[in-house]
Amino acid sequence: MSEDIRQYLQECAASYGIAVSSGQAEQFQWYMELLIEWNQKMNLTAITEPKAVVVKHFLDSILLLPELEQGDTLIDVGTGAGFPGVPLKILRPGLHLTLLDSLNKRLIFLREVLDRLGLDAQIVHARAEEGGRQAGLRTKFAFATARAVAPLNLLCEYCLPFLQMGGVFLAMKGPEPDEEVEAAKRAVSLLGCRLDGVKRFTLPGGDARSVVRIRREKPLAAAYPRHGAKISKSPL
Ligand SMILES: C[S@@+](CC[C@H](N)C(=O)[O-])C[C@H]1O[C@@H](n2cnc3c(N)ncnc32)[C@H](O)[C@@H]1O
Repeated sequence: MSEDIRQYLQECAASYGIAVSSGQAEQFQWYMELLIEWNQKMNLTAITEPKAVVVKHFLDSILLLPELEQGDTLIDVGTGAGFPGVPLKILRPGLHLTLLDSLNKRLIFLREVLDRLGLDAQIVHARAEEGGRQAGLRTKFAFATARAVAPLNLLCEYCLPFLQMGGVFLAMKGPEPDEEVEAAKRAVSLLGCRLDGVKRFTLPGGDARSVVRIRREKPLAAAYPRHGAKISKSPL
């Protein structure tokens, strides 16, 4: 077994006003063990030191928690090893969570994590821009999230098609999101949405983070999302 991170996690979360029960701390402990174990056979994360996993993966992910209610629908786009979707599901088990990634081997890892932690989520193996055209996913979600997937102007075309009317995209970004936000303004508008503010956080240890909120206020035009090559060659 790796280092016991349960108490450290509970203390870090408490300092941000987030309560983590002993059962939930146990789930995070299992998640970390699996992450470190599977990371030896596949590339899941460069962060493997237990306390760094707590801060840079778990705590970073759960800073979105105040946005979410039990029963909300959320799609985590480009979820990779499950961030931020799985930590949010641990603390809001009533979330209807969908985890989407284009890389199947990461989804096999996530299936194992969900089974071991006793959590239920839909797993979708697709590129985001393909998922955004599928009837069961297009404009079906109250929330979309993405961390470390693409620059915001491209990310908007990947993620905003999933939002229902009034739905919110929470884009997790670094300390200086302003340039990316500026460059994404046209995409936000063409995709029927509006910028709804930027929240800033500091993680224990001092790293700064931001969350860009974008909300759907108009229906999604049939033309979007375009094919992947077009999105990256000529961003909106
Ligand atoms: C750097 S990882 C970040 C993973 C996770 N969100 C995190 O913060 O740890 C980027 C992930 O996005 C996925 N990805 C990149 N572009 C994608 C796309 N167009 N559709 C679906 N997944 C994509 C990759 O397969 C990878 O798992």
